[in-house]
Amino acid sequence: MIELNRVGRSFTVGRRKARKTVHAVRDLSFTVEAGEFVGYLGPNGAGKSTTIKMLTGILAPTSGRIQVAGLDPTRRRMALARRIGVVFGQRTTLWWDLPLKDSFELVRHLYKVDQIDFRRRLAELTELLGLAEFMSTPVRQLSLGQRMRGDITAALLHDPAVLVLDEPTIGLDVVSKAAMREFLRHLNADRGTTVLLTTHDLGDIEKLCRRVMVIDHGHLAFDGTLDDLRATAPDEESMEGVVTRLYSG
Ligand SMILES: Nc1ncnc2c1ncn2[C@@H]1O[C@H](COP(=O)(O)OP(=O)(O)OP(=O)(O)O)[C@@H](O)[C@H]1O
Repeated sequence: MIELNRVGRSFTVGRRKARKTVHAVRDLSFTVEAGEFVGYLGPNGAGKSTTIKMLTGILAPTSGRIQVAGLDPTRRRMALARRIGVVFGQRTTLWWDLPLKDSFELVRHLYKVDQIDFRRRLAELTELLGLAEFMSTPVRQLSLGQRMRGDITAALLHDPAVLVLDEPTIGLDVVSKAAMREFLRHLNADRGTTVLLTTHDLGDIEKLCRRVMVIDHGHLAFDGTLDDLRATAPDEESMEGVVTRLYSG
């Protein structure tokens, strides 16, 4: 479903003599099969967001090849948009001044979702995510947790085969976080949606991901099961300890 083959992405920063090249992602290769739920971890600045931007066609790679749902994201960005859902926890894709339901209606138009499918899916997501009481509230008046549920709904209205999540539980309280995790677990297990999850919350990883990839300085530093990850530092009691060891090389 997702395939990266020796992908690199660099940026030129600074001016004149201070000019230098930042290699955000270097020679990165991995495959995510349909139906997998994969955690994508890495310290700040490791290259996670750059990878996600390349997967969704926002950024073009400077080298290598990417395929998502059989499409090259940069060349087929519009076609890919119909097969992929993306949620950036730190930003909203909803319309700030519009009631939630109007934002969803706009998403329906943009993605050309059939009216009957749209109604069915929206009813299901509204029920699963407990959105009914906020439907008429402008997005700017929603709490972070409510807004996040709205963003997830918007990303799923066109029933994408792949969902890419960048820190979807950031800032959520323990109850909202548990509800969000349960929803994502259901989405993957029952609907078979492929999920790639980026987070700094290791609870998300432990509760949801069978497989974990760790990126560090743009390189893939680890790719294996959660048990394989624990086995990299068997004397560490917590996942924080295991991951800290991995991040510090
Ligand atoms: N548009 C850009 N221009 C210049 N440098 C960039 C740009 N985007 C990212 N970088 C650099 O690329 C590297 C990787 O950044 P990226 O945002 O992918 O990291 P990240 O793993 O998502 O980090 P975080 O966990 O802090 O969000 C960093 O050194 C960053 O400064």
